[in-house]
Amino acid sequence: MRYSERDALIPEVPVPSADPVLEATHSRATGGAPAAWTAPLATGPLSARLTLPGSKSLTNRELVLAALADGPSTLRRPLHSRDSALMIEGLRNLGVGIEEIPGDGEFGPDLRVTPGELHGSSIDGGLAGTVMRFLPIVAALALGPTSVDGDPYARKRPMATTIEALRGLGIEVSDDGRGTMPFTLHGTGEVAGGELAIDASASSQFVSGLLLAAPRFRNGLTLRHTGERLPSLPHIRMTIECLAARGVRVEEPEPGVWVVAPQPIRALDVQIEPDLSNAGPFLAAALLAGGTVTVGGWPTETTQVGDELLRILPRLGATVTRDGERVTIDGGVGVRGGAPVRAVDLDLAIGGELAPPIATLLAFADGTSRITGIGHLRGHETDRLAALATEIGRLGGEVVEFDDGLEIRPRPLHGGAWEAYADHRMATAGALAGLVVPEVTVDDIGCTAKTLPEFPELWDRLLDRDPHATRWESLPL
Ligand SMILES: O=C(O)C1=C[C@@H](OP(=O)(O)O)[C@@H](O)[C@H](O)C1
Ligand SMILES: C=C(OP(=O)(O)O)C(=O)O
Repeated sequence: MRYSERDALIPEVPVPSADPVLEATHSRATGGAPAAWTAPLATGPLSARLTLPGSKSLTNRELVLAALADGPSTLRRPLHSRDSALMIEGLRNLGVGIEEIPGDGEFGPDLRVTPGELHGSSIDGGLAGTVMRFLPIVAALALGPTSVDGDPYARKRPMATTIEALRGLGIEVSDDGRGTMPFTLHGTGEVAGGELAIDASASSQFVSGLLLAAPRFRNGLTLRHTGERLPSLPHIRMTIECLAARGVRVEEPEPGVWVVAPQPIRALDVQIEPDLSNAGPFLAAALLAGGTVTVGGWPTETTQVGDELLRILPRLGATVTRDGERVTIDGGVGVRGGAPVRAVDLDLAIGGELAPPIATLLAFADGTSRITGIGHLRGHETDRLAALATEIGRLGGEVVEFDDGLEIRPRPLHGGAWEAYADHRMATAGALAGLVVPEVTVDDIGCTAKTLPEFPELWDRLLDRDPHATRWESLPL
């Protein structure tokens, strides 16, 4: 692993390669008993500089597009995590060549992807929405049956729209009619495409999965979303931009309709941006513990919804400054220094994946807050509305669930066991609470390997205090 001069003071963390990550995290995700992790308490204001590994959403889109492209592609500074490892494994099973090549990233090698003739196989979706919703559409282009399954909880995540979309495209699917994994699709080696109507109100990933493969359908695709709401619009924009970078234009004649003509997907040498959604708990930490957190490599233009943190966190009381690709969040003196987080009403429909750290922050606010537009989080890695209400409640907080959101009523919090439900964002939310509440233990910090295997090391790095920062007494909350 290399560090640039800028980061020379930051200690090294071990870099896992893709396959060991898959192996190391599989037992945890499938029932192995992980040891509880005691969240480190901040003993004073933070003064941290960090860089973060590649974006899950960009890495897994670029892997799929590279697999369907007209020649070999290179992914530079990709994410190496369980979700990307599952995507790689699934694509390899279908006949795609993927090899690690040396790169200049801090967090692991680059990837060279060589398209191959696609054949039916098996897909392990793990708990990864992108794998579960993107790869079956790729497998529809393959010849032969492909079985699709995942972790125990992933069998509860909504898949009916993918299954019905496959049928709508003329692909036979064997399933048990519950609209979830497992199922088997029977690829015939080509997809005719044409017109298709789907209800993507449970996840934007249904739209993205279809658009990514649509240029390879014989007649392209005219896709219409028929549901009342469509979450995570920036993720659909990301899909459209990734396609555009490979020469594929997606027409949008009206909201909720996308038209893709049949055409080649160009091979590309692409650099993956750092994962800005994974920056969430690190940036939020500045508001709780006080002090500053600087994240390097923040893109000046991006489709990642994590960029919204730079507009959301100031509403909660943070100051944001930018210096080129460095973003600094100043949280002032933090909650124990007497400056609580400001209560807000937030519609997070565009970026539900940001909700866990924000809801946790708001448990320390100066009044009641509401987060709305996030009903679809019940179909995420776990029912995140229930999980946040339960776990914040377990520490003495009060969170009321309603259909599409949460009302967070701050109360004095105490230590306790925080359950992650195998959900990386629940695990990091527990770490965040434990930054200022003594003795919070997270049952399964290892599940952060889903998108950020380095989380525990990076969290320690966050707490590596600047020796010149003023030490202050910790006050009871
Ligand atoms: O396409 C993607 O990469 C994602 C889309 C979103 O899914 P939903 O629309 O299901 O929320 C997001 O929450 C998820 O983390 C990643
Ligand atoms: C919802 C998420 O993931 P997935 O890609 O598995 O849907 C997430 O990372 O917050």
